[in-house]
Amino acid sequence: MSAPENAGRLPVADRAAMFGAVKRLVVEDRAAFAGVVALYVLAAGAGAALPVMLGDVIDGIGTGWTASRVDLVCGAIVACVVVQLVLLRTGRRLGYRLGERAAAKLRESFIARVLRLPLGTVERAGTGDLATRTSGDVGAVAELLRKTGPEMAIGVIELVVLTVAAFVVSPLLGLLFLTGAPAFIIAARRYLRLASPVFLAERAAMSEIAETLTASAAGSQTVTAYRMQGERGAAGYARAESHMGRLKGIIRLQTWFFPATDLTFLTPAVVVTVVGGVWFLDGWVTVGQVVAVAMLTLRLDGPVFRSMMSLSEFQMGGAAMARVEGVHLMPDEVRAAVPEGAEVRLDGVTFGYGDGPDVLHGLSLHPRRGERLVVVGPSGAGKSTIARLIAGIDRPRSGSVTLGGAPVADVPLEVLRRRVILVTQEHYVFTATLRENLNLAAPEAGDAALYAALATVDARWVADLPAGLDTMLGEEHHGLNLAEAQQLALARVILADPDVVILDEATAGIDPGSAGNVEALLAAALDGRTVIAIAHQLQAAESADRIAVVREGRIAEEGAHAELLAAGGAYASLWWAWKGVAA
Ligand SMILES: Nc1ncnc2c1ncn2[C@@H]1O[C@H](COP(=O)(O)OP(=O)(O)OP(=O)(O)O)[C@@H](O)[C@H]1O
Repeated sequence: MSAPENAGRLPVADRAAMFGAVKRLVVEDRAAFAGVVALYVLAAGAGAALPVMLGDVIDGIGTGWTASRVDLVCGAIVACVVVQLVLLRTGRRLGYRLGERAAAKLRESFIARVLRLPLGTVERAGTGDLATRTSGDVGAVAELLRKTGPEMAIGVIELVVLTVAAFVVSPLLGLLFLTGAPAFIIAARRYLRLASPVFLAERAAMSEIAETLTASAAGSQTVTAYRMQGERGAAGYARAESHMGRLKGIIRLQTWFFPATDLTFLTPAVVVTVVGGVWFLDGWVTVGQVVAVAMLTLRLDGPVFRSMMSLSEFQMGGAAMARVEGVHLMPDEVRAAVPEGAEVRLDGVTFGYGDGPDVLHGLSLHPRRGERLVVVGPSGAGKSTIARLIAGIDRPRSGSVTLGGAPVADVPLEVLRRRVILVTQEHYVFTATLRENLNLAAPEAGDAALYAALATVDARWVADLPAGLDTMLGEEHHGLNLAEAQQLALARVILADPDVVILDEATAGIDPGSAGNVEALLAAALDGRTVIAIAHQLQAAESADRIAVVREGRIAEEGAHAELLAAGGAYASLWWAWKGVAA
């Protein structure tokens, strides 16, 4: 594994790791792999047999073959052409399937690994990097395995079989056959060096076009409102021009380069004909052998061209695969702590993001089992940071955050995700039915339980769905607005039935009138659970069992609403300020 350059960055697999991954894929599907390679070899063999048999016919006629024998061999030549076509077609089809299967396995293990990564790790690595790996790189690897890889394999196998055939016909002429090899190697290396940056630039220009168009489309109302159509159009046009420039670069490169690769097979063709002719006159080789090997050299153009065309894509696919495989090199966090009970405690917690300054300073908070604790405080005070620490996303710099006596950041994710749930304002609605979206939290829950959970969060819109729980949700189907998506997320919490629920502005998208109702219903449904609610809207605080006021990373005050109001401290000023705003 290559050492990560920046701590926290997702690693990139090196050659050994890539080789290991490919080997694993091959071994898992070894019968199909062997079958496909055998088909490619047989197809290449049938192709090479044609010139070899033609050489035999020429020599045979000289040595007195009968007409029927010549006819027989000519018939075999025609049969070889047909057999080669059939074998190659079948091989390509099976190779495509094999590649697709391998790509699917790679994709699945990639997704499984990514889902096991703790959120903090993903954030440190950069979600952009992960997004690129998940979309672009996984797609490029699939293309590599299903198309580029098999095409390269066909090309390389043909080159080897043609070379072997030349040596079988005549070892001496076989040596002349190899005179094209240096030109091929030089050409391939040079093409790789020049082509990759040109292709990469073309891809980058293509994604710039996509970005510009998507941004213009997504912000179409703003574009129209500010009369920016001309500007956005010009931006799109400039991107398209830049892309066209890149495409021209590719065409220029190939126009110069591909004719030059003709040397790869023209050189041995000329050498075999001329030198082979002299050797024939000297009696070292027969005319049939010279014709056969000269024809074999001419057959090189197909595989040379094919491998050359696939080379840069092959290289880029390899780079993508190194990034996809890289996630498996991420060391698994050892999380083996076992919580005993469900009590949450923060004791003397100091925490800061990355290398940044502390944002929590020796903070202690002890939510009681089954209590509804509301955390309030000015923006930037550290409320969401407390939520992240309790959810085990981040680890304190000093002090401890524990669940049932075990440090939460050491509790295995599968245990922690069942027992502590953090609901934020970001809700993801999966493209799936409403039932599937809910069953994510409780696979066993039946329709009655699902409807009850939806009723608890006051999701009345469910009654209007065209197919009830079977309605497909998602952008292309039945889209949910922010409030509905939040209610769906809260219904999932009820179904998941955790010990501790942290609501970080979880009802912020629901209109203030209904939010209070949803919170009351939710509080009733979560009775007996520890609920830690982070709130901007102080109305949620009024009914809380206890309120903790956070200020500059410390607990400034704790107590019940009436008690804190009477004290006239930080909470009282927040409350009256909020009342003033809300009034
Ligand atoms: N990912 C991050 N990287 C660096 N600093 C961060 C990050 N998230 C929060 N901070 C900083 O940590 C401090 C506490 O932020 P936090 O989000 O916990 O406050 P908050 O009380 O929840 O604020 P708000 O009510 O605005 O959400 C702030 O100074 C903030 O700038």
